[in-house]
Amino acid sequence: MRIGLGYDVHRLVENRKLILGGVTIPYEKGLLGHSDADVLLHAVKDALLGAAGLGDIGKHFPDTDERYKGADSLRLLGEVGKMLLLKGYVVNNIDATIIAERPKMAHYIETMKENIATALDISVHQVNIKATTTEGLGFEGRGEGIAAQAIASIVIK
Ligand SMILES: Nc1ccn([C@@H]2O[C@H](COP(=O)(O)O)[C@@H](O)[C@H]2O)c(=O)n1
Ligand SMILES: C[C@@]1(CO)OP(=O)(O)OP(=O)(O)OC[C@H]1O
Repeated sequence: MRIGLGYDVHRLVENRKLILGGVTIPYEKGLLGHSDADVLLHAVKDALLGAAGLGDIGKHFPDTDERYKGADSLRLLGEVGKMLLLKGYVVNNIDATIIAERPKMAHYIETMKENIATALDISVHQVNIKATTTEGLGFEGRGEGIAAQAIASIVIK
């Protein structure tokens, strides 16, 4: 079994959609990025790429490449899943944490899990997503941005 870690942060700004785990969440601000800025999926992809020894998302989907402007992070997650399969790996499990003061994520967690499982062609039982605040502390606590952490384990097919 191999294990990988992922971590990402995006800034919250006005006039952007808030997309997390492929779910568009009603909120007064959204995350800024070259892609759709889905910070949760970025952390998940980095965890998977890390576990497989395949580098990180910036290596495979550079933010200088126009092809990834506004890119759908769920589609890119599917591509990462295919990269792992090509190397002979299958996903064992994924666990992730969204770090955000607001909005409340609880209502959207199940759909996020389903989206990730579908993109990777795995069972929803292999995916766990959590959310936490930082009790008002730091950039997440001030609502300046959202962070996500992920860990993934993979096994040889
Ligand atoms: N953006 C968030 C943050 C937290 N939750 C849920 O609330 C629980 C308590 O959060 P604390 O930071 O006070 O520990 C947490 O376990 C989550 O279930 C949430 O839905 N959205
Ligand atoms: C997937 C990419 C593609 O531009 O998304 P960004 O929105 O630029 O997000 P970031 O986490 O800064 O870097 C990863 C990029 O490769």
